Amino acid sequence: MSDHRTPQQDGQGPAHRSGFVSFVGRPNAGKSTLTNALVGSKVVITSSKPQTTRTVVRGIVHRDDAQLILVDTPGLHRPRTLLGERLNDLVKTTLAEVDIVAVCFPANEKIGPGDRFIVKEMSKVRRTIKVAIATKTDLAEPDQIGNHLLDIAKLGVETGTEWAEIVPVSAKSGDQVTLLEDLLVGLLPEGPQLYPDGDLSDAPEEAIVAELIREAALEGVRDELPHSIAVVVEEMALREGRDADRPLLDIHANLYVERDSQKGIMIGHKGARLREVGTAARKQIEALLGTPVYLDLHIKIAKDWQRDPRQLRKLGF
Ligand SMILES: Nc1nc2c(ncn2[C@@H]2O[C@H](COP(=O)(O)OP(=O)(O)OP(=O)(O)O)[C@@H](O)[C@H]2O)c(=O)[nH]1
Repeated sequence: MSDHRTPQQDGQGPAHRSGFVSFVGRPNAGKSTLTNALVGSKVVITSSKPQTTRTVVRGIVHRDDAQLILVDTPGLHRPRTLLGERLNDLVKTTLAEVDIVAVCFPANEKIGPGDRFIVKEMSKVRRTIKVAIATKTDLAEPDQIGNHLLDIAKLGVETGTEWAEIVPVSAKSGDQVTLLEDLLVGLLPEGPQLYPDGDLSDAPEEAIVAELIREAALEGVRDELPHSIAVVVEEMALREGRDADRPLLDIHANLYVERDSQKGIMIGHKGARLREVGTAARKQIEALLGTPVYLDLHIKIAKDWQRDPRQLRKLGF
């Protein structure tokens, strides 16, 4: 681009804004669902199990006047395993690099020690603008929401955090999502478009596909399995020799669990569960990529992978 002047400098209206926003909050606070609601396409894994977001995936909101790049960080939490420590490092690095950190506080739950911990950690990152979001307002009564907003304001005072905005939203019903978008855009610095039109996420397609498979695998597993599942897409390519109007995408993926017993649960009786997971994942991938998919999914055991640095590297952490 040879002309770097913004529209405002041309005297034609408000300047273009662009920048990065990171949603933080305790596990299950609704960060991924909100990212999806803002971006309008399914690029971020969501699940009713806590702590399922392991990779930083960005969603991008394109507007004529702004580009809002959403960085979805893993749940900030006190480290327990090696994996936890890496997540926290990732979170802190991310927070210092973004323009806005938005903390999500579910309106249907009281503010607790977990939220306090997060806000305290966040207050150490001085430069970044802080926004508070009361999420899941569809699950709370108006009175409860009012008190929740007061508690958020109080937490700000206690921790020396200045909230640029405190916004109640429901990503499920869509209530106030557009308002939130406008407020976030208003807080961004002036800047040019950073990504091409139409980009939804800069996560490689393999990473998104791996997350969709992991999401399908987590569905219906009621115990502690979520922390023990990792998915690696080994190969993804269009099948050769097909007509251009009848493409088929071959995907070979491995789903790693930590123990034999977990492998059994994943496979299910006569392989029934694995087939269900494969079908569900395939439908999601087809919907996202718009191409018929052949998904070849294998379960493997990577013993205690969460505690082993070499395995963690291999699995992409
Ligand atoms: N009713 C309702 N449920 C919501 C809303 N937002 C999220 N949820 C649900 O809350 C659960 C957690 O949502 P996520 O978006 O995965 O939460 P997260 O903060 O990204 O979770 P982690 O990845 O564990 O940190 C899911 O079951 C969502 O469907 C909302 O606005 N209303």
